Amino acid sequence: MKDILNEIVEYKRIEVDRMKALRPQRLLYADVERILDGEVPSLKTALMQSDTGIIAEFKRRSPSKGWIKEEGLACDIPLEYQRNGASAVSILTDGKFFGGDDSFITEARGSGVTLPVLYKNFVVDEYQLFQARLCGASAVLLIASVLGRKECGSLLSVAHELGMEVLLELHDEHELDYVDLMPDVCGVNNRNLGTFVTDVENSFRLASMLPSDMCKVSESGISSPDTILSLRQVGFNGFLIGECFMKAENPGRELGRFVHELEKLSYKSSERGLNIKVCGLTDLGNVLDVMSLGVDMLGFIFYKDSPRYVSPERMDIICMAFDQAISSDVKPLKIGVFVDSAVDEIVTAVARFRLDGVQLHGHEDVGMLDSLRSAVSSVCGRDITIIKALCITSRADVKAGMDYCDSADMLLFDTRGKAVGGNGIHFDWSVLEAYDGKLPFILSGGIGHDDAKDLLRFSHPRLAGIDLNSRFETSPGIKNIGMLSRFINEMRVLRNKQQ
Ligand SMILES: O=C(O)c1ccccc1NCC(=O)[C@H](O)[C@H](O)COP(=O)(O)O
Repeated sequence: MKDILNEIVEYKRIEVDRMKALRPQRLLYADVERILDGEVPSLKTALMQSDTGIIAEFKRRSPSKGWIKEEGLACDIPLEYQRNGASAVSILTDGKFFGGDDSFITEARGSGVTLPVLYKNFVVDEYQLFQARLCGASAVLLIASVLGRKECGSLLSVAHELGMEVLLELHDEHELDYVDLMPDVCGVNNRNLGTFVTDVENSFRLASMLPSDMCKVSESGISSPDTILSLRQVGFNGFLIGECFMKAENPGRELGRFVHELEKLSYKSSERGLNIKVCGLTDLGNVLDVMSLGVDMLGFIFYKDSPRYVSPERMDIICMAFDQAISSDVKPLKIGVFVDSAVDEIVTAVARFRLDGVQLHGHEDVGMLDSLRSAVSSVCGRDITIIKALCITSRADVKAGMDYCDSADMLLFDTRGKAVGGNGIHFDWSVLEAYDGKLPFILSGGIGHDDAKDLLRFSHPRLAGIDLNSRFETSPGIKNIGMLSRFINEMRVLRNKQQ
């Protein structure tokens, strides 16, 4: 079989010569010079700072798969990627083999894409770097196996002079000396470009051979959030995913679903440490202050009999400020708390307040949870995190949590008290030994500022987080920021000592 990469590169050189004949390099450069003052967003910064690290790719066809989405529009899909949680976008611009064009980047920018855009092509000549800069790319791909080391170094310098970053793609250990050229980002391609066979093991194999402080991207063949969690553990910051999204009917929506799964898994694996949920918020300023503490979940109570009830009008105001205030490194999930509410009512709230999850604090059964999940999916076109709260006095109450294993994403164990929730008293945490279900749980019920040491002594394989409410309040629904901040810091200090 003829090596497809060689065929592409041979053709690419001819194509570039043809383009140079049509538009000489000096004329192209004159156009580039006019825009050089404008900056493009950094791919490296986006990957190092973002939550997902996903570089979602716009790829209409490939030599191995043929057309994947011939009708896919560059003014539509990249923007949908941006809206659904991508950290950056990669756009295939090669025409003959991948059905792309430079104009796709221009169109994506025109549609409102402000994320970093990677110019994905087979760059063999600096002429292509000028083209990349002209159409609005932030970074270009350089593939070690098709460039001599010196040639690669000089293309890298030109890219930098043009204000673009370089993602240097490696495939095996023989190319490791290219890393000394100091690319901004180093990619490990899991796809053998000669045969097109993908194997993510390639990233795991090369991870430890790359400098630990290098921004690293695993490219191709990633199709599950589990793989991302494992790749993160060996030091990868970015994950380039194309086919898995492009083959879906709606690539943006598929990315949204993938990101949601990834967030849920991150909680399950406690990758972020012990997650903190602050529940019963009602006031806009107070919400913003709590967010600044870097907590993981914010709970809003939609149960009218609670002293922490938040009205829809108040919630609209909170949501508006929440969306504007949000920066990628502080992104708590918005959780709505409901007590025996009708499915329709909950779905309306999920859509109106763009809730990431719901906590069901009444007598909701498995059937109700299933109907809720499918109603949210058909109305909002996405999944939500469902937390089933259970009131605990005995081991038997804990065992009841097993019933929800296939319907909920998480459990919350709260104290059974006079009120439905927010009683401010502990239950005996030792009864949780009886819980051997697969769902992660949040420990709740009367947790206060003096509980830090006990909490860190308490361990359970499924403990994913803690819930803070009435014992951190100045009045019902208003949290004491100083008290919360001291407690969260104490937990972090104690935890670091423990590790
Ligand atoms: O807090 C409430 O007023 C409340 C009312 C009705 C249903 C749930 C409610 N709270 C939800 C929670 O998850 C609380 O944080 C949980 O009950 C623990 O509260 P606390 O005992 O005050 O720590």
